[in-house]
Amino acid sequence: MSSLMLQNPTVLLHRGTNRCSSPPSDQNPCAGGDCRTIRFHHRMRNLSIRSELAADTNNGMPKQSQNLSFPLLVNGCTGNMGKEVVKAAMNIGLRVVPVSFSSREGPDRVVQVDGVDIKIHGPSERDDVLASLVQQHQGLVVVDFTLPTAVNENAELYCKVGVPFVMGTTGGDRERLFRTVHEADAYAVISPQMGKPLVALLAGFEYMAREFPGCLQGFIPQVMESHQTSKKDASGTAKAFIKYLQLLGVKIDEEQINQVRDPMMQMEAVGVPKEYLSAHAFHMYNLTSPDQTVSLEIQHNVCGRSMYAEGSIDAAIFLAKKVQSKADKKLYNMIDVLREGNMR
Ligand SMILES: NC(=O)C1=CN([C@@H]2O[C@H](COP(=O)(O)OP(=O)(O)OC[C@H]3O[C@@H](n4cnc5c(N)ncnc54)[C@H](O)[C@@H]3O)[C@@H](O)[C@H]2O)C=CC1
Ligand SMILES: O=C(O)C1=N[C@H](C(=O)O)C[C@H](O)C1
Repeated sequence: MSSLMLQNPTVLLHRGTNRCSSPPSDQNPCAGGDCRTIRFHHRMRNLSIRSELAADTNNGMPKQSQNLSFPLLVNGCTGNMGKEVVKAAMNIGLRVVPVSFSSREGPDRVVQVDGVDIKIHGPSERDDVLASLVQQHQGLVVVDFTLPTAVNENAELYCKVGVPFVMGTTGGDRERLFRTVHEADAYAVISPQMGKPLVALLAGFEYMAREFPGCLQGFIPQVMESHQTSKKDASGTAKAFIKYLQLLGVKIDEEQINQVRDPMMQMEAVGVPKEYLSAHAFHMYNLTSPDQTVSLEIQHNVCGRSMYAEGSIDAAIFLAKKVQSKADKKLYNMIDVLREGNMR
């Protein structure tokens, strides 16, 4: 068990200071100088979240009994999304448990996010540490942004210790993932895409597929996605779109996704701005009618990661509310989160 936990088991982090000492980022555009605008922005967001949560009727439960200031643990704080989610959580005053996990062993590992130390535990400590945190922090929710190789084991761990979780990580064995959650009857939000505009676009395709199955019968598909070279798997978002395209009658499978990972090609052929080579997600779906007289093109291009981090926090808030209200339905996707008006 971690020394941090033994010495200070209830330490939780708030980012409520008046001074911004952090460098500029997607989340924090103030350049360490005049922070009034960003502080105002953070405060307004904080207030709007709190009032939104307070306004919830929660199936007739008294509003005061909804302690929605739940603790959040972000898994994968060694990675890019993990850090981004911690920043987004602290920006709105959510309590972040300063612990995260890793696939590698190593004593006394710490990562810093916005000046906050987060203790990293390896696989041998993971189960005990998480079980103990679940006991210490009532209402704990985990957000997972790790790697495709970790998806299934992590979900199994969250189910074993009984902690609700948001799974933003793509890949792994998705059937096994859903089976794990279903069999454990666990609370979870699982989605390869956390960004509000894209969740809405996916919802549009879900609608099309439900209402007009087969309407793109025979259309010839081309799917291209470009991500930073460190991305290990094919786009989970593209895979989700492909499921809808299949229902619309398009003959396509995931193997046909053209993954662009070469930075030169990303800049020259895809049009990715140089400064976003290390953090972008560009997608293009091209569908041509069998006689080649009609073509449809859907494109979504995202630079940076803040959109996903914001959406993950929305998902965590949504899930905390579901747990508190003891909702019968337990497994959700981001369309559920959007549908209930839970995305800011
Ligand atoms: N759902 C969504 O909207 C989005 C999903 N993603 C997905 O999230 C995942 C992470 O993305 P990035 O942060 O960009 O990758 P990254 O490579 O920057 O970070 C992943 C981190 O997870 C760590 N890790 C590996 N195994 C672990 C384990 N068992 N426990 C804890 N940590 C472990 C790695 O050491 C690494 O530091 C990817 O699958 C990516 O596709 C990324 C952005 C948005
Ligand atoms: O790894 C990423 O960066 C992203 N992963 C998700 C995916 O695979 O669809 C979402 C977005 O494309 C960014």
